[in-house]
Amino acid sequence: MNTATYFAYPDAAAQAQGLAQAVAALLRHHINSQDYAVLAVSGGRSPIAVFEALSQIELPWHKVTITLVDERWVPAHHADSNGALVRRHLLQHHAALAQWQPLVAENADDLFFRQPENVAASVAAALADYRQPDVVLLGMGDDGHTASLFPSASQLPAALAADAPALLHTTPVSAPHERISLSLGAIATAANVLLAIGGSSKRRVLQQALAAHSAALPVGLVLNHPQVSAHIHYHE
Ligand SMILES: O=C(O)[C@H](O)[C@@H](O)[C@H](O)[C@H](O)COP(=O)(O)O
Repeated sequence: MNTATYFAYPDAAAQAQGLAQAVAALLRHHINSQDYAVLAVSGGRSPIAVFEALSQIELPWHKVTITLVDERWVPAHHADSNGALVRRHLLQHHAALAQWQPLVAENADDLFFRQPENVAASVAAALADYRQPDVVLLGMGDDGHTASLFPSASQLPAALAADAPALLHTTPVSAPHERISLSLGAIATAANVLLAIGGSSKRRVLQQALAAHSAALPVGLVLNHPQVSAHIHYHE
């Protein structure tokens, strides 16, 4: 059963401010209770304003580890690298003191990414460094994917399985690049799951996904997961 709480904003700028304050409050809560906090963020286009707002909030950032919900399997300097997005927009200002944990080694050269069999080595290395996130900030695609849990990806059943590893390789059908993604179970284990979406077409997809309970719209499986009480931050 879906137990999400909804937060509505008039526009993307208000959503960014609201989300940044919400994430900061959760990080503070985890730092107060366990002396550290692990934040996993999504890539894509929509989180940029949130990252910039969050980076300017005062927190004991040195007690925060920032990692990714998912990463495109590309070199660190690639325009589509989620890590590059985080470095540019989030690991700035106050948040520059956070510890950054990429999912793909930043010193791997372009040649490494030309050999598809190396994706397994990247996943193994990311798993070796894995820390369970306390706060997960998700986005959603128009096809109902979240993280890199893409409908029709051949690895999707494995990523949804109860015994899935925390991180695994996925191959989107509807988007470029091989990916490394948190599994459904790893997302559901986080104490806090936040989803940011904007616009009426994404809202329709979200409603369908919540009703569908189907791997055709994976975001619905996250939001309907019995361990998840998501906070959905929506702007018009
Ligand atoms: O790396 C990725 O592609 C993501 O983490 C992905 O799950 C993203 O959150 C959605 O595709 C929404 O992306 P937009 O914010 O660009 O709409």
